[in-house]
Amino acid sequence: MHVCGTPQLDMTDGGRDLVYLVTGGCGFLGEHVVRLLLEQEPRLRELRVFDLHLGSWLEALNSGPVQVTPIQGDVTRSEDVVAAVAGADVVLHIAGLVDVWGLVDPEVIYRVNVKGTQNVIEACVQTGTRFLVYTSSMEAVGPNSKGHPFYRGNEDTHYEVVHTQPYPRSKAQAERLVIEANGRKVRGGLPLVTCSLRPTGIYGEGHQLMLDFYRGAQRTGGWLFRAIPPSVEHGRVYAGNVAWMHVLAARELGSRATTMGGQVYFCYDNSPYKSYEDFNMEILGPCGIRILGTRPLLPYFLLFLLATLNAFLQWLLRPLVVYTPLFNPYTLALSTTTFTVQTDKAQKHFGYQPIYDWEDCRDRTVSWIKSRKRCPAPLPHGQEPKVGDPGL
Ligand SMILES: NC(=O)C1=CN([C@@H]2O[C@H](COP(=O)(O)OP(=O)(O)OC[C@H]3O[C@@H](n4cnc5c(N)ncnc54)[C@H](O)[C@@H]3O)[C@@H](O)[C@H]2O)C=CC1
Ligand SMILES: C[C@@H](CO)CCC[C@@H](C)[C@H]1CC[C@H]2[C@@H]3[C@H](O)CC4=CC(=O)CC[C@]4(C)[C@H]3CC[C@]12C
Repeated sequence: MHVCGTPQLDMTDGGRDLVYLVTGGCGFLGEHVVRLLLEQEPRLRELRVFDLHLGSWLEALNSGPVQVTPIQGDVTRSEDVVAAVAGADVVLHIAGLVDVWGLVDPEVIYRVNVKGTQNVIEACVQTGTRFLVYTSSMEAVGPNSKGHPFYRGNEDTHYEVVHTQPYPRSKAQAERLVIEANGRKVRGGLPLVTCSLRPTGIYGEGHQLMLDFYRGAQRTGGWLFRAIPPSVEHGRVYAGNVAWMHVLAARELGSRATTMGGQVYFCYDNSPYKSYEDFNMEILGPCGIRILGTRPLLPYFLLFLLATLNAFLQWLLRPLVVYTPLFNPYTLALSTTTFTVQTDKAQKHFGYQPIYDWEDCRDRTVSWIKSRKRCPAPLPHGQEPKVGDPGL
């Protein structure tokens, strides 16, 4: 049940029908944004869904009043991006490579996440599109490579950002490009207005990793084995609320340009503060999974040795096979370093309130997990099924 009704629309532009472009619209978060825009943005005339891999589920979306235009393209190719952006009023740039498992070459992560974002910015300037919402990440901030906790911090919390890994570094670089582009003159002489949204760990329908945890536990008799201290808080946010923050930010960016332009906003909702594993159990418990141990079953140094061994094996096997275990030194550090946010900046700046309450977020995710039919062995971590099977 939505917590609030359909919010008041800003009609300052005389209700002109709008063209939106969503890059990465066929991904986990992207699909939530696409579906929510069709449900919650009545000024839409055309919704362009740009992605390297188009999902077949898009075809069913053209039955309503909005023209849904699938565009197969690559954000690293500027010509693809310019063609997709031209004529759009708003761009939601969600496309990105999410890899902390060493699946993708660091150069490719940089090309997609940083150069791809630069291409989107330049396309806005070149074609005259004035409003850009970027999907950044908590990772743009931390946890830093020194393992400093970020305990219920906000956008103004001083925190030493130190990145050694390709993915978080790329998100920080891309976010900086977006923020610095705010105010640039676009074709026609008006200023570009940008903002950056920073989700913490997103969960919800279509979250492949949560499904992998579920299937992995099924293979061990319905048990997960605790590895993370329960005291380590890890920020989580429901995909539907992250999508709503994107929809609202895109809607308000025009009438609140002075307030929102060049700003960053953490994505948040009422999902409980828990360790990564205990939060997952809020979802997997109702699916029949149990966790063994009230404390980690192995001492941290053994986990670190295992993670280091995995990293060594990945390096050794790389010429022959792509070995991407869940546990590596970085994911171990990530999951055992507190990183949670407590903020209301998005609420103060553009009236954001979560539209799904915690029970709804949990129940929707549980229903989705239960609805997934068994599937052969999971994909290497970081690889998503691209069959066009809708995640939702
Ligand atoms: N999953 C999470 O917990 C979080 C994700 N994010 C950010 O949210 C965004 C979406 O992430 P997810 O939905 O989880 O990932 P995803 O992998 O499910 O979706 C990313 C989409 O971008 C597309 N894409 C990748 N490279 C492309 C390229 N070169 N050209 C065009 N499209 C391309 C993919 O095909 C995919 O559909 C990313 O920018 C990610 O950094 C931020 C915080 C947390
Ligand atoms: C101890 C393991 C078995 O229970 C659990 C291992 C969990 C890890 C795979 C995850 C812990 C933290 C996650 C990351 C975090 O939510 C921040 C992220 C932000 C993003 O922008 C993309 C995803 C991610 C890097 C996320 C990935 C999975 C974890 C490392």
